[in-house]
Amino acid sequence: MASTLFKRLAKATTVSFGGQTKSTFGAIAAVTGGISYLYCYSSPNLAHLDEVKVEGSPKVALNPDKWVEFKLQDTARVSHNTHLFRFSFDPAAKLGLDIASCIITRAPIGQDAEGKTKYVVRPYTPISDPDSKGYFDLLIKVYPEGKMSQHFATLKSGDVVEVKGPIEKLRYSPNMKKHIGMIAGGTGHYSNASSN
Ligand SMILES: Cc1cc2nc3c(=O)[nH]c(=O)nc-3n(C[C@H](O)[C@H](O)[C@H](O)COP(=O)(O)OP(=O)(O)OC[C@H]3O[C@@H](n4cnc5c(N)ncnc54)[C@H](O)[C@@H]3O)c2cc1C
Repeated sequence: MASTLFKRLAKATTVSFGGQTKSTFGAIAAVTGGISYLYCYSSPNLAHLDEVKVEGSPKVALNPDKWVEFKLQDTARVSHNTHLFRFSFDPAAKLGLDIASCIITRAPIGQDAEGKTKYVVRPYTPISDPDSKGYFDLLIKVYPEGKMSQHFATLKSGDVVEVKGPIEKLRYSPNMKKHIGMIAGGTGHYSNASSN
């Protein structure tokens, strides 16, 4: 059940996802540089998926103000250091991520001097179609000593990741510009791919 975007961007690399063979774009796997490192501390404002609110239509899973837990449904190895992660949520809801936006994820990495949970926070750009219902896909390069990507690498089906968003970078509306030129490098490949 690959998303439209997943199919559209499909290239040579064949991966096994959910027991079925699927294609994905391994070329986008090269992700480096220009990355802001964000850390924050434990927060009570954690939302759970069964609390997804319907505020008008369509129903969305993301909440820009609260950390929402998303369950890992499946993973697929795309290259020696890049993995595809599919997270699931209410099948009647969309993720709620617009074109040219990203999400932030967080994972606990111990405690600070006051005993509060310390988190590593990193942004990611889902590669699934924004209109997909019930799931989103992340393509993540795993760094040998990468705090968050190593955390992703240890996840198993059924584990949860806390996500907040969308983090809007540009509010795009159809035909807002006559011509659009895109130049991408490093992490920019993800945003570029999802905007195509
Ligand atoms: C808008 C945006 C969207 C993004 N989307 C994606 C995406 O879709 N997919 C994706 O894969 N990435 C994406 N990124 C990059 C992502 O946010 C992270 O920066 C990336 O996953 C690395 O984070 P990390 O915590 O694993 O690595 P970090 O812990 O931040 O480490 C970064 C680098 O430093 C090295 N390093 C860390 N600690 C040490 C040490 N003690 N000694 C030597 N070297 C060390 C690591 O090996 C790695 O090479 C995006 C970034 C942005 C800004």
